[in-house]
Amino acid sequence: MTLQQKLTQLLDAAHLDIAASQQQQLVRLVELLNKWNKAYNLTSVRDPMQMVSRHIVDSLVVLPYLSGQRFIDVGTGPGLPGLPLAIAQPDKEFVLLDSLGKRIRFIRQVCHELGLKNVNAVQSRVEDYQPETKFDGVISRAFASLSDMLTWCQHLPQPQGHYFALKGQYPEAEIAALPTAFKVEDVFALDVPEVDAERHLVIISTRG
Ligand SMILES: C[S@@+](CC[C@H](N)C(=O)[O-])C[C@H]1O[C@@H](n2cnc3c(N)ncnc32)[C@H](O)[C@@H]1O
Repeated sequence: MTLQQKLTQLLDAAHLDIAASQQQQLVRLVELLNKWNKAYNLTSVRDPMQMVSRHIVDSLVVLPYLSGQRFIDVGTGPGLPGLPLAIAQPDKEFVLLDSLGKRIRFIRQVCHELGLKNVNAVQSRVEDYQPETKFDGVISRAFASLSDMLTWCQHLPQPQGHYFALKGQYPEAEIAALPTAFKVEDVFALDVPEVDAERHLVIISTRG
């Protein structure tokens, strides 16, 4: 089975409708991740077929829940989930932020090779990053506890904006420990084909 066939199969199973041209870009992203991973150690997932399920489709399953036009993916690492989301939503803007230069260099190379115009890769600690325009959504995957994410990122969303945190097991203790200034809007259990581990999306807003 080719990477393209695998991707199409898993997107169908996840009920995600992604155009053929964008699927080609997602396959190219996997190829680049696999190539750069050998020198840069970007991910512990070494098998490109597993990258399709554990990185690409795992990133895309949040698509139906995202609201807004302008997003930041904090602690994006090698662009996850930000790059798959930006490929799937070329009309939306994404800032992909990480403190590590080699990860940001990889993202810039991917943007160059795929011609992505809606991504800005920023090397910074999130606490130090001062954007000119605030965001509709602050996204993270495998980044920090919910409390730490909210504390470090509270200068980033616009007043009606949301935080979208991709977590593993239902994060009951993290939700219970949230500062009172924040409100959990929704928690969705996500089904990622061929990924056995539990996946949850926690959507949080700031109390007005
Ligand atoms: C476990 S990795 C997750 C990467 C990616 N989101 C994923 O799902 O594969 C966490 C990332 O957060 C970055 N990071 C940790 N603390 C940070 C901070 N304060 N500001 C910016 N990036 C940070 C690290 O450099 C690392 O790339």
